[in-house]
Amino acid sequence: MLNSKYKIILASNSPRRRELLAGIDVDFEVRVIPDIDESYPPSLPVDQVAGFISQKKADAYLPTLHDDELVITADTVVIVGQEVLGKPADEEEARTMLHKLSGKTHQVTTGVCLVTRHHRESFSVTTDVTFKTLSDDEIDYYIRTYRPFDKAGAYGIQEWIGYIGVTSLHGSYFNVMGLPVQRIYEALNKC
Ligand SMILES: Cc1cn([C@H]2C[C@H](O)[C@@H](COP(=O)(O)OP(=O)(O)OP(=O)(O)O)O2)c(=O)[nH]c1=O
Repeated sequence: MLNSKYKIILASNSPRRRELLAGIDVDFEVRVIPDIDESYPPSLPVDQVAGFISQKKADAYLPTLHDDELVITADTVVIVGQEVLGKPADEEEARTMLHKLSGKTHQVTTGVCLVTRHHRESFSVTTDVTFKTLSDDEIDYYIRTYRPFDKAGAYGIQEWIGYIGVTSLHGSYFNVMGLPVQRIYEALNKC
């Protein structure tokens, strides 16, 4: 359906991002993303963090890019108040993160970077997600069963905790899962 003059490359190790991009019926190839330093300046506004990291991921690819290639990178963070939550290091941190999200509305921002040798487009998309008050038992059960250490904010909306815990959502659901595919479709159509 989508015909780009570029060979599209998704630079991501995430199987979820692969599935999400496949959902817009575009031909693409997946390349592994090298380990990059995901740190960011402490003074950076919280809503710019995901965009900043997605650009770092894209920068890692630039030197190897051919003229006919377009690379897509992304980064997802959870923002609660003024705090940015990435992936939890262990059970303890996952528990702390889920307690912070319990009974509140938070933001999930995914930064996306589309890069060719001659052009760069980047944008961030934010979704508001509200959780009911989660009990200690629910939090412990979720962490024990689903091991959410590869997920920003220690949860996957597409997993049990999203089913039983999310009371409302404003914006793109797919953005929470890791890729704002509607916006990416629009951007690729213009390339
Ligand atoms: C909040 C939330 C995050 N996530 C995932 C999306 C991202 O894959 C992950 C955040 O980590 P990221 O660092 O954005 O990405 P990644 O390391 O998984 O993949 P990449 O190789 O592209 O850098 O959390 C969900 O799957 N569901 C959710 O509800």
